[in-house]
Parts: sequence; structure tokens; C-alpha cells
Amino acid sequence: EEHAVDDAQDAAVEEHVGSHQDATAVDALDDVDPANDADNAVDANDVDSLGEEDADDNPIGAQQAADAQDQDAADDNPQAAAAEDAQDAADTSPAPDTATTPSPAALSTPASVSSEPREPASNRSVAAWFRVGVEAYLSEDWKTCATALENAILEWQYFLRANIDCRLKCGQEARRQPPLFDKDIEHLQHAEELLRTTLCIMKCKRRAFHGRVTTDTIAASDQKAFRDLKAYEYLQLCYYQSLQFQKAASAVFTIISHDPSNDIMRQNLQYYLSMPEVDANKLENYESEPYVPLYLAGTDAYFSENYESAVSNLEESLHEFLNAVDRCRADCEGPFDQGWLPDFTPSITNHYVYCLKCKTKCHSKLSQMNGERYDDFLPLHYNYLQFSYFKLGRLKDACEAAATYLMFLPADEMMLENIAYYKALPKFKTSMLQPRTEAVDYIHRQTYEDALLKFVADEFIFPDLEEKDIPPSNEIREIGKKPPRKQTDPLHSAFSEQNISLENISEYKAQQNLLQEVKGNNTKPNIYPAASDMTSNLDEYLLSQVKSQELERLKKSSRRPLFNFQRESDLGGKKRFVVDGLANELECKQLVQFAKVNGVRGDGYDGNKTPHSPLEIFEGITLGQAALMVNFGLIELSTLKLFLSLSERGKNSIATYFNISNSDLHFSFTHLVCRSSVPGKSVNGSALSHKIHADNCWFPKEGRCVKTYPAYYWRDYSALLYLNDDFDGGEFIFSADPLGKLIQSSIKPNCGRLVGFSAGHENLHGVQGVKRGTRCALALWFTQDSTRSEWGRILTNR
Ligand SMILES: O=C(O)CCC(=O)C(=O)O
Ligand SMILES: [Fe+3]
Repeated sequence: EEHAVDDAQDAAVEEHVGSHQDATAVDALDDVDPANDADNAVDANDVDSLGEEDADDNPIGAQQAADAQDQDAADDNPQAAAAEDAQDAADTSPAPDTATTPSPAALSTPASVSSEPREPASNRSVAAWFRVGVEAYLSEDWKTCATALENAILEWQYFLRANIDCRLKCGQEARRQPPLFDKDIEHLQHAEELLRTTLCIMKCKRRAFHGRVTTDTIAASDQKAFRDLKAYEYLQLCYYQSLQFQKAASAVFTIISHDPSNDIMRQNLQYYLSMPEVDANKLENYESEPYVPLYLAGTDAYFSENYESAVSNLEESLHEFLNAVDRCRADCEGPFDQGWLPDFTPSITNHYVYCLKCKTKCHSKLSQMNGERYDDFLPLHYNYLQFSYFKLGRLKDACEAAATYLMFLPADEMMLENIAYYKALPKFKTSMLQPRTEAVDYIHRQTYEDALLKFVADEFIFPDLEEKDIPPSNEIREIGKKPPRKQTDPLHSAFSEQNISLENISEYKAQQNLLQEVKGNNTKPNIYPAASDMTSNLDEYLLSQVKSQELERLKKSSRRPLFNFQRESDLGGKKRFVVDGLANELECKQLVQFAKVNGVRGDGYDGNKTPHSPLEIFEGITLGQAALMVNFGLIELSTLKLFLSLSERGKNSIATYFNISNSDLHFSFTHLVCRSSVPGKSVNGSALSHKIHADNCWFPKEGRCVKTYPAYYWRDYSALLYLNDDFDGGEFIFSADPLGKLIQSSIKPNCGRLVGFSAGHENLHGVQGVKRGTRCALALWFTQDSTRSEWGRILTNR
């Protein structure tokens, strides 16, 4: 959420998110003193001052200042009532036994927990409840675990509901308002509708989240954990351990309903069902959609030939299904950090496409009941309805339902026969064969949206530049002569300059198959869990817990680690280390393939194709680009997860070695890079692939390394996670002097080997020329300044 606002372009982007940020500022105040009503004045002041500062830049933010004082406007907001109902519901949730709840200070995530004031037990944010629950789980306090996780889920559901309600209600409300001017010139009426909707959403959310610890923004990674029903996974075990077997079974049933392919949970369910205490008929899906019981009641009635009841239940189920689709779609209208600074129109388009992709998944996501999928769930309603209506003698309704069904499945023989039958009836009129409007609108929207996404997939193709387009090789810049390279984050270039190569995708897919073979003889031990386990903050938190426990065990058992470890004394200098085993062969191969296929020439270096050595080709890909590729369906999500996972392992190593809390260390830039020797160009023995340099300072003509622009002076730590060794040369070297005369140590890259060091002048380093083959590494830079957090990383959260 926090971005560095360090130039005019950034400021322009802030304009788009200004409203969002103001809301956060207000909620942050609520956070501190949620019970105190007098803080309204403070809110207004705070927003005012923001409004003043940014009056020109942030018109929406300034507008909100007025809202803050206009409590009346918020009071007649119907959403508020709903919000308060929900609050009541949350308040009646079982309160944890405060005597057994671990005190916040006991938790090891100081940033998020220890700063929390001591509130009544029920007043915690989603993430705080979750952490209390997980902490209790790890310390085997099962009762606290269960109640804390129940509360986390209730808070989460409130968050979802409030956001969706606000978006839906405000969209409808804005469409009802008469426009300020009655001619629609240059789509200004659309702009007006957006303005009105935004204003309404801001008021609505302010109201809905007033006085709650959970704010209207939850970290995307935490959101993902809840959307993936992580809380139920723990909850299930805590129910089991506290002997609440029926609830444990229901929690597992909830997970399976959401993800029927979860075999572990299936096994668990089987186990629970074998217990005498568990009744299969009382299994509950805690995340069930309202249409499910209606549909079941409707079809039950249908099969027992109770057509009145079938009609009323199925019409209601239909209504609730369409409603659920609308809510699912509204849920897609969340924030999206572009991670780059596109122009106005590409910026809107990018967010729009992101949102649209999410929305189009709603139909099939909801076409299921408790995990049982139906391709034709929505049309099936019309099928049952047409027959029920016919049986009730309502021919017109029967014909409409039949015609509607045919819109979804135009070649369905049985329905065509039915229609022929209806047509032959004396009461039949051709006008009766009118498909129902809700379905017509639904299908038309679906058709248009699918066409748009197909257009995106077909047309947004930016082939790689040809070899001949690579400009003649540059001089190697010498330290001391010129400032170091000017590296702009490539994500700051526009969409169309991304160079995302779709042409390579089929090749990539073929290589993926090849990788399946590698899987078979993957024997190298991996000291970290699999990629998919490490993608969210909550996971990370949990992992750190588990890891520290494992470390304790290791220490006790006095077993020596199997992997290579080199410290300062081995490497001839301060604040540096080398460790092996951070990735296994398969992971390395996968990432190397990905880099080779999708890497962009000279990427990260202003389009300079051979930024370091004229004798080599340099290709790179940033995390943000990888995220965009997933977003546009160009690469598998698993590849991005692997990318993320390896980078997290690098971060954990740096945090552990330098004894920094993981939450105080932030990614600043992540770059997957390969350097290849150019066939035919001979490399003399001493040419460097990357000149000796420090990562956060540069050498002026004479004197010491200075930590200012154009160096990335905010970088505090660096890590390189190597991915292969099938090349010659390419050693990483630490040097005592900027010319590379006094080499202190040399590290040969190898899959899973990480070199970590502080980013300052104490760690001058470089890379020796690559003489044969391609050398790939995941380069990671970290900062302790949270405002310098990596933009692209935020793209990876969905
Ligand atoms: O690839 C390497 O081993 C080092 C690269 C490096 O030092 C850098 O990109 O700053
Ligand atoms: Fe470096």
C-alpha cells in the first residue's frame, strides 16, 4: 500500500489512489482509538490537512474532508444499518477466554501486534485474530485457537460484505441520479457516474468501518489467505483437538466444498465421518451460498412432483444465484497496484482488464453446490422451471423458461422437442417463446466480456526484438569515470513496451513438459517448504514460527546441517555469507527455463542490451513483469509462485543472518537475470561480466563511495540466489578495491547457492566474464525503508 512518492509521475499516480489512501489515514486513527467518538474531530482535521496539502493533486481526497464533517450524510446511508447489524452479529461471536489468550506482547510479530492497545477481547483486526489463532494453535491452546479463528472469519466476512454492499449499492444509486447536464458529451455522463459512485463508496466505507479495528484495507496477501480458507485448515484441527468433532468435520467439509481436489481434506473428512460423534447429515458448509439450500429444496420438490414448491424455490434460487454472481463481480472491483506508471488510458485499461478477468470467473466459480460442479447450473433452473410451469398449467411461463434454456444450450434436443410439443397446444401463441430478460442480459454481457478478453489475448502481442535491433556494444563504464548505470525499473515503462513475448509461450509449454521428466530424479534435499506454501504474509509468519521451532530441535539434536555455509572469516570481509540449499534442482531448472524463454534483453537497464559487458547478452525479468504475465494468462501461476517463493527464501536468509525481523526488511527490487556468452566473441581471461561496484553507492572521480542519487542508496542488503552451474566463468567476486585488484574471495554459482551481503562500500563485488553458456541468478535487493518497497511485488497478490 505504501509507495514512495518521489517524483512528479508518482504524484500523478497518487491522484488515482488518493481517495483510497485518505480512507486509510482515517481508519488508522480509528485503529488507535476505536471506542472514542470524539475522534471524529481528529479525523476531520487529519483529512483536512491532507486535503489542503494535496488540494490540487487530490480533488477526491479534499472532497472527503467535507464528508468527514458531514455526519448527517453518512447517517442516512442505508448501508450503515446493514453494517451495524453485521457488527452486532460479530459482537455476539464467542469471546475468547482472556485468561488463556496469549497476550499480544508474547507474539513474535511486533510490528503488527505489540503496537495494539489492550482492547476488549472481541476487538481485533482480521489479521490479529488470525495470528492469535495460529499462535494458540502452535502452543496447543485449542480452545483459544478455535474462538480466535472463528472471530477472524467473522471479521473477514464482515470486511467482504461491507465492501461488496458499498460497491453494489453505490453503483445502483449513482445510476439513478439525474445527470448534472442532460447531453452526454464525450462520455461525461459516464465520468459523472463514476464520481458519484466513488463519493458514495467513500462515505459508505467510512461508515461501515467506523469504530472497527479491521479497516477497509487488508493486505492483499492476507486477503488471499482468507479467500483460500486457510483459517478453516487450522480451525479444523483446533476443533478436533478440543473435541468438537462435528464442527471439525464441517470445517473440513467447508474446505472441500471450496476446493474439491483437496485430497488431504477428503481423507480428513473420511476419518471424521468414521467417528461415532459425527453425523454426516449434519455436515455444514460454513461458506455456503444462499442459493444452495433453495436449489436443493427446489429440485427435491420437483422430483416429488410438488411443482408449486419447486417453482417458488427454484425462482428464488435463480434470483440468489444471479445475486451471488453480482456480489462475486463486485468483489473483483478491488484495488490493483499497477506497479508501473502507465498513461491515463492504459492505466484505466490495465485495471479494467484485471477486474474483468476476475469477474468472468464468477459464473463457473458459482456453478457448483458444496463442491459439486455443474456446467449447466444456471440453465438447469430454467429446465426444471419449464416443466414445473407446464405442470401447473402456466404455459406462457413454461414457454419463456424453455426459450431461455435454449439460449444457453441452443442444440438441446429434448428442449427442442418440448417446444415443438408446446407449439402444438391450442393455447400456444408465438409471442410466448420469449426468453426471460434477466437471462438475455446475462448472456449478452458474458458474450461481450468473453470477446473483450479474447481481443486482449489475441492482440496484445509484443514480439521480441530481433538480434539486429540490438545496438552496437557499449563501452564498459568505468567506476570513477561516470556515475554507475542509470537503472530504471522497467515496470515504469508503458504496457506496450513491456516486451512480454507471447510467441515464446508454446515453446515454454513444451519445456514445461520436459521438466516433468526432471521431476523423477529430483533428489537434492530442499531445506525449505514447497513454493506453494510460501506465498502469503500469514504463511510467512507461520513458517517463521515453524522454522524457529525446527531450529531449536536441530540445535538440541546437535546434528550438523548438511549444507555448505561460509561466513565472514571464510569470505575475507564483513557482513557477508554464502549458504547452499535454498532451491532444489527442479526449482532451479524451472526458473532458468522461465528466464531464458521470457527474459527481456537488457531488461532493467534502460534498454541497454549489454549493460555490463559487450561480450555478453544480458536478459532479465522483474517480479512485476512475471505477475503481469500471469495476469494476462501468459505464464502459469505456479511459475510466479516459484519466483516469489525463492525470493522469500532469500529474504528469510538475509533476515536471519543479519538478525533483522522479517517485517522490518522489505524487498526493494527483484530481478531474475541471465548472462550469456556471445558465441564467436572471444573473452580474454580477465574481462568482467559486471564491474566491481557497491550496490548502494557510487564512486565519484575520487574519494569514497557516496550514497546518493543515481545510486540506489536506499538498498541495505543484497542477495544473489544462483540457479545453475552449466557454464564456464561467471564467478562472483568480493574485492577490497574498486578496480578488482585485491580479490578477497570468489564464489562459484550453483543451484540453490545464495550469497548475501550488506549493500554498502564494505562489500565491493563484481562478476567474472561468462566464457561459455548462460549464467542465471535471482538478484534480490532489500531495504529497511518501507517506502522503498518493490512496486511490482504488489502485483503478485492475486
Ligand atoms: O550476478 C551476480 O552475481 C552479481 C550481480 C550484481 O552484483 C548486481 O547486479 O548488482
Ligand atoms: Fe551488485
